[in-house]
Amino acid sequence: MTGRKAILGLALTDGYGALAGAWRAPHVDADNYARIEANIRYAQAAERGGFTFLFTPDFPAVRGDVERSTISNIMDPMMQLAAISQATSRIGFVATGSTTFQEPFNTARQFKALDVMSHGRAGWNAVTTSDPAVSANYGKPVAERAVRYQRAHESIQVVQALWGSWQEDAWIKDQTSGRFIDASKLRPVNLQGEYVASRGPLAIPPSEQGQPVIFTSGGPSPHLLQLAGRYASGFIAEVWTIEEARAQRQMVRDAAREAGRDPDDIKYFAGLMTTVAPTVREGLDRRLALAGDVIEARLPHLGALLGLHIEPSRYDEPLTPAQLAAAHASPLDPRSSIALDVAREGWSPRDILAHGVIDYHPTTVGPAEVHADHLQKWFEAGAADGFWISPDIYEDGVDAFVDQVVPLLRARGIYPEHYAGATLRENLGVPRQYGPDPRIKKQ
Ligand SMILES: Cc1cc2nc3c(=O)[nH]c(=O)nc-3n(C[C@H](O)[C@H](O)[C@H](O)COP(=O)(O)O)c2cc1C
Repeated sequence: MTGRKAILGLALTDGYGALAGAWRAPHVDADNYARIEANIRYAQAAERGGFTFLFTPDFPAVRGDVERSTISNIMDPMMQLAAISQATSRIGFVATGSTTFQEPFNTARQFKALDVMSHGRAGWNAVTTSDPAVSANYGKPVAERAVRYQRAHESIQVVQALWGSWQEDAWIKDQTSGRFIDASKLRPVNLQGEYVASRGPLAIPPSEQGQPVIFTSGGPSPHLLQLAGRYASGFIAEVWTIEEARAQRQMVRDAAREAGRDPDDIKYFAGLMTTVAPTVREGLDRRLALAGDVIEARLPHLGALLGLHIEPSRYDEPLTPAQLAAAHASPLDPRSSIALDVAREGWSPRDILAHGVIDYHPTTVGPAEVHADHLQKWFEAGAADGFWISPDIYEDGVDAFVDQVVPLLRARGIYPEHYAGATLRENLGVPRQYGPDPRIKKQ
């Protein structure tokens, strides 16, 4: 492991944080969803901590319980990241964009413009969009997977061709001779697929990193693995255990190798939700204070996860020795073994859930060591190249992570002291690319 360093990304969502009730925390401005100033503050804090990128998941729809919870993603990734780019200088921007609902020409144009205006810090999380609410907003049903992935392959190929269609030495801008561009070096791409097409060229010059970095995210379906293997330099995952992550990371690396690429050219990111607090108890209380109905609603499900019936009157008592002896983890749900481990530490059902055992990602709660231990263990086990962090409450959660956890990671030698370079590619440790990757055969 000598020399290998973990890469960190920060999920940027609704301006509040990963806890459903973060927006109600007394120290949080409830206006933050619509206040770019808040996200700029969090981005600057993450940059202070050497984070390589901000990741904006995106489900452009009103979904879930917005009556009591929040919209849960950023108003508009490209617009907000463009603003954040002007208030930061090193951190990168991985914005989600749909291969299903966006025309590749728009995607190519917006992402490359962000890349140029941020001096080489943009990335595209290319997703195929399977959410019915999002599809409805574009006036279409969710297409079947094979169709979505065919369009995704075509879209990425068109986007990459457009990115490379302005040749790197095309821009002469010689004020004396009066030649602005060598027009012969702006080449049409003339691509016609089954679902998308574009003539090109794109009227945007190269950025300091050539072109944006492609990411993708999701569960490892064969379709997604093939897409990731061919085009992605980053893979954003949802995984619960080290074993699961190691296996998935291996699949992603194998997919890159099969596509003719170097497996080290694709970085695998596991998720982590964090509550940094002086003690575990204080962290659990912080979470419980804002959990609203979420924990109450999940308590019956916890019994199912542990194979137990838990009386509601005992939600605040540790499990009895008889219950602990009878409890067992389901092989079908990796979260159940995590719940069992926490139960064995002697926590009550309510506190077990406050540990985040039924959340979307593993959760760490407590002092800096708890978080650093988790990250180190996963990293050194080869379960990830890096992590995307979702703090419970951005307002103080990003600073707490940066000021308390990052120094520990550095002291343990698993996190860089400084940014390796000025571009997203340099900080990810992935090679420069301009236009399509010549190693990949067209489909
Ligand atoms: C960690 C993670 C993040 C994701 N982020 C997004 C997102 O921001 N927007 C989106 O539309 N889908 C997102 N997805 C969904 C996937 O891209 C994909 O659509 C979903 O896993 C369904 O897979 P399929 O299309 O292969 O059936 C995400 C999935 C995971 C696991």
